[in-house]
Amino acid sequence: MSKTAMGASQKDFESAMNQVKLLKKDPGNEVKLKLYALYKQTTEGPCNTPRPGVFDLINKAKWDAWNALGNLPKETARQNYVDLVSDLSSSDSSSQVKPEADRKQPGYETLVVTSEDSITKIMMNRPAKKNALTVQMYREIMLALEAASKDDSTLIVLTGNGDYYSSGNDLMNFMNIPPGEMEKEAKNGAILLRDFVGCFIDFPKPLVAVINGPAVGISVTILGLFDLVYASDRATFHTPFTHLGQSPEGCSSYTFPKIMGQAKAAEMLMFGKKLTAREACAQGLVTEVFPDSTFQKEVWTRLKAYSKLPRNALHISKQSIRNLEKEKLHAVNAGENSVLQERWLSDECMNAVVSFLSRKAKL
Ligand SMILES: CCCCC/C=C/CC(=O)SCCNC(=O)CCNC(=O)[C@H](O)C(C)(C)COP(=O)(O)OP(=O)(O)OC[C@H]1O[C@@H](n2cnc3c(N)ncnc32)[C@H](O)[C@@H]1OP(=O)(O)O
Repeated sequence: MSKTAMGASQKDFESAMNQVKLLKKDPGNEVKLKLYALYKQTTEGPCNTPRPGVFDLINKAKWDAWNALGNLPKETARQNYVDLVSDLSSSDSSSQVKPEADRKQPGYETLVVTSEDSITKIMMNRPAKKNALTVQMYREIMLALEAASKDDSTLIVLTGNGDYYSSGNDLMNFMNIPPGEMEKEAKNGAILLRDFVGCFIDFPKPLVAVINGPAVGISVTILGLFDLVYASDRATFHTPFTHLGQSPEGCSSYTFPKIMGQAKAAEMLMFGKKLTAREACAQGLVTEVFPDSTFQKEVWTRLKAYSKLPRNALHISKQSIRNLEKEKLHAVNAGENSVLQERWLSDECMNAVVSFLSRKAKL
């Protein structure tokens, strides 16, 4: 339906042509072709020139767009041109760069979620607790991923605020459970973990981990489900499950041996060997390591360039790679969680948690 009730005048058309030149955001080739076609239809009427040759790709695309308008009346083409420019101008002004505080998406208490340059950044935000993952945080990350899967972003980044990426599961999640409720809570924990890891398995867009500092436990194990892992040279990677009386999760019992080979995976997952960023990179868990002093600058420059790649092609490639393994990964996730559910009820696990919380020992 026309937005200019009286029909667009020649003056409206001319002012729309000027407005196009002022757009700050490139509207993309598809829209530019549409504008071209409507302009030609308005000023010259239906396309009646010969189709350019096969190798004249640009002029052929323009001709096709114009020709597709058939016998659309000049007045309607003019109206459509004015309406299209008006839509572009309003989305252009709403996409002007805003300060981070204004871009922050509301509704999250444990995260800061922002979108800019076609990148949605999910930042874990409990720096005083080394970004340990509470039940609320698991749920908010799932909500943020769900929203990001539907927004117009090309890439999604998970990172941490402060000196840590994340210290893994918040060990307080295991505390204050009345004795009779232990089994029920372990079952609920396993369901939450299954859903949390399931979100990463099913996520349809490229996922990038920006590892700003040390990473522990589940924040490490799910890295096998990311597409890119960039780490500061200050980061370390530690999965101390055995020390905690627990067992691997995040599909790491499958992804780690596949990524780094059986021997290296066993050293990490069974014996709790802590890797430096460079070691993790040599073993294939990390894509690239950057000096901490230039980490943010270098990583974000790289990601901004990647975010300009053709969005649909990128998403289709991600999905093609993941679809080959989705079923297997969900089965691994279910298996790991049922083992963990039992582990959480064990004395070994309880003693390790109490020991940490009473500060008798730190890992
Ligand atoms: C729904 C259930 C799903 C379960 C999924 C299972 C996942 C498995 C895992 O993730 S296992 C990994 C669990 N994580 C840990 O074992 C790490 C424990 N933390 C530490 O060892 C240390 O805190 C440290 C090495 C991360 C950092 O040591 P540092 O001395 O530098 O700092 P502090 O210890 O003083 O930490 C600052 C405050 O943060 C609290 N904290 C840090 N990590 C955790 C954590 N994982 N859980 C709970 N609390 C944590 C710490 O207690 C300090 O708090 P305080 O200032 O109030 O004392």
